[in-house]
Amino acid sequence: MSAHLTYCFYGAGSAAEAVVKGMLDKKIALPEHIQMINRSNQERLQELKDRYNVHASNEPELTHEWLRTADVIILAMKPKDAVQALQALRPALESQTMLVSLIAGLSIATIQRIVGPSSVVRTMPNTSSTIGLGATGVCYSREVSEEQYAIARSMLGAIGIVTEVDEKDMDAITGVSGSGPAYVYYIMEALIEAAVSEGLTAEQAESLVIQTVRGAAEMVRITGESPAVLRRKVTSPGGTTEAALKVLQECHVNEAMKAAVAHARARAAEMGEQIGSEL
Ligand SMILES: NC(=O)C1=CN([C@@H]2O[C@H](COP(=O)(O)OP(=O)(O)OC[C@H]3O[C@@H](n4cnc5c(N)ncnc54)[C@H](O)[C@@H]3O)[C@@H](O)[C@H]2O)C=CC1
Ligand SMILES: O=C(O)[C@@H]1CCC=N1
Repeated sequence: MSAHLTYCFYGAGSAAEAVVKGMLDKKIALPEHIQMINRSNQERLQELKDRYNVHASNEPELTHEWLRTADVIILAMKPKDAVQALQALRPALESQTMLVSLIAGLSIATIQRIVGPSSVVRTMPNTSSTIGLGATGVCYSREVSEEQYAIARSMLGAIGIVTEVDEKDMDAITGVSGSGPAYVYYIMEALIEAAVSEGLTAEQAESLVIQTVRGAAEMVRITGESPAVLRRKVTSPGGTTEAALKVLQECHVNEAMKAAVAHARARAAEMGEQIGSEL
């Protein structure tokens, strides 16, 4: 259904690459139907061409043409660059084009204040989209047609699971699953460090920790049991896990996680407000 469409990635960093890789792996688009634009880094453009066989450029005449003719434009620049990029996009934007924004904090209303009434899909994917295991939150502007909705669903569905939310919840999604992979990596780093300080080699520590995290996530998914139930099954009364969890509780890890997510959510809102205040 969407195989013939052209997707123009406006911004060619890690978020754009994660989505492109996921889409190509699932054959949602052919490489020749994917265009990637960045501001100035030629080396990066060449890397993307070599890696995925997609079109990639920052040459103004060509990229203007891409933005004018694409069926879907994916906004994938940093929030601080969004106003300038959207202002540059405005004259090229055709009424039937759908905008899919990956930008943290940026509201549909702010996008439309700059480019006018248009079909906008506001999403928050994460970098696990690279391997088709993304967790994406999404909401839609009222201009999005049924056909565009189906295109967005197929594109986002190709990179992982998709959760539709009210726009007011997008900043929370950003704090939970958008930034979430970094929290898991942070815990993995800490566990690897702990293993090494207990005398294991770095290689031993890494492979044990990777498999432990992978196995724990798969256990939740495959058994359908909650993390709390599975945690209790690991925790023999008076045993080692109990001793360790007591320390985590004393260190208020639970509260720290809540505060971390709340700060990420607040930062997303703040970045959105900053963009709005530039207008
Ligand atoms: N990195 C992540 O895990 C995730 C990032 N996001 C969002 O994706 C967006 C991009 O993030 P990253 O990929 O991490 O950033 P990045 O810094 O890796 O990439 C940004 C890209 O935008 C390009 N760019 C900036 N201004 C431009 C302009 N005027 N014209 C053309 N290209 C322009 C840059 O050249 C670069 O290719 C952010 O808004 C972020 O909130 C969303 C979900 C996950
Ligand atoms: O750190 C950030 O701002 C972006 C949004 C979610 C993940 N990375």
